[in-house]
Amino acid sequence: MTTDPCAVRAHDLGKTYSVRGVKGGVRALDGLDVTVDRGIVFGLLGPNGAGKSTAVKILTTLTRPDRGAAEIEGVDVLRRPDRVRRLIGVVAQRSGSDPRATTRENLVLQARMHGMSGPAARARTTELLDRFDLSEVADRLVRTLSGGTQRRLDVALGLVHRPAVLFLDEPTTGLDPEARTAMWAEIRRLAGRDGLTVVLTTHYLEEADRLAHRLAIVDRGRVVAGGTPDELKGELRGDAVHLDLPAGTVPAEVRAVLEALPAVREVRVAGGGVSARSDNGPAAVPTVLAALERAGMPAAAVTVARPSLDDVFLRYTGRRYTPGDLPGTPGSPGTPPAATSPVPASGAAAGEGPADQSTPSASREAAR
Ligand SMILES: Nc1ncnc2c1ncn2[C@@H]1O[C@H](COP(=O)(O)OP(=O)(O)OP(=O)(O)O)[C@@H](O)[C@H]1O
Repeated sequence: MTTDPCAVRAHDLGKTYSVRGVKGGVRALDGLDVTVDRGIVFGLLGPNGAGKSTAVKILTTLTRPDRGAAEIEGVDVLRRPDRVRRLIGVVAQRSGSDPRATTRENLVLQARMHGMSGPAARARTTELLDRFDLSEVADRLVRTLSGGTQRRLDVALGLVHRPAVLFLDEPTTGLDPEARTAMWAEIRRLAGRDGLTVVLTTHYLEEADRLAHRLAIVDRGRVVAGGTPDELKGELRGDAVHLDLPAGTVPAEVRAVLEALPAVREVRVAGGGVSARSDNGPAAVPTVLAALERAGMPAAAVTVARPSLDDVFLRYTGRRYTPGDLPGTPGSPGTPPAATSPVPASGAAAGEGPADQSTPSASREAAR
């Protein structure tokens, strides 16, 4: 695509899954473009079904697009998947470690699967146990470890072969707040001290805001906005004013009242309430509330906030992040039948699994 390779480049990726009973299939990607510079944490942020996992599956050689092109460190993902696999580490949504093996056995086996000799595998294991603060649990079975410690091991497994780019798919889903904060610090260190490029997919607005140097907001298979979190939020002038409405109030009627007020602009119906922007949110609130009282539609609650990524999402998609967009929420729009599976349900070329797939317990002996 260009002569100056960056860490990751995807151009015009398109992919439609064939799904029985769905005419024309399910379009997962619709012209996705992404460029990731080296040595940063890059966030792919979007709700369930936005297409993040499909993009990552293509970039990590797990599946092929219908159209478009992709490169990792200048290497063509479609033509040279074997070379790409040596350049990348993948930490999938589901842990790739063997719960019935010890921490050390998992790491040694992973290193052996990457072709390291016994002594080299053991040396790399010692290095990673130390680097990820896993030495104390080196000889414990993985299934006895806490969720946060297991996740640290997953990251260590993804780094055994010293990749240039690490893909982390929803790395903190299911972790408690303390473990999540620790994982954030770890990810920052990877890109900072270790100079790795980290591509992170996340549903969490706060995670993307706090962790990613740059972001691509993905919706319906394409990038709708990109930049640093501050750039994206900076595009939104002023404060967000959000009104919760009592049952029975028609949001469209509230919107009409607000649209007549010079104190607010960009009025939208979203998330069961009505949102608007204002150059001075606190000053606009009394005017807004009084106008609604006069119209016989008092608000149930009002919130004024500095711009957040939630507002950025709203601006570019016309929707708020709702519970239906959060991980694990049943019935969220477009939730894929097998979206969390690290193994593609369709479209993957045979034998193209990534080099760091789960550790088969049958071959555990090799780790010893
Ligand atoms: N194997 C598959 N077969 C059929 N449809 C699929 C498959 N995988 C994903 N899809 C569909 O493709 C669209 C994009 O899904 P994808 O998993 O890439 O999104 P996502 O943003 O990663 O969401 P999530 O965070 O829930 O994994 C969704 O509509 C989903 O239903």
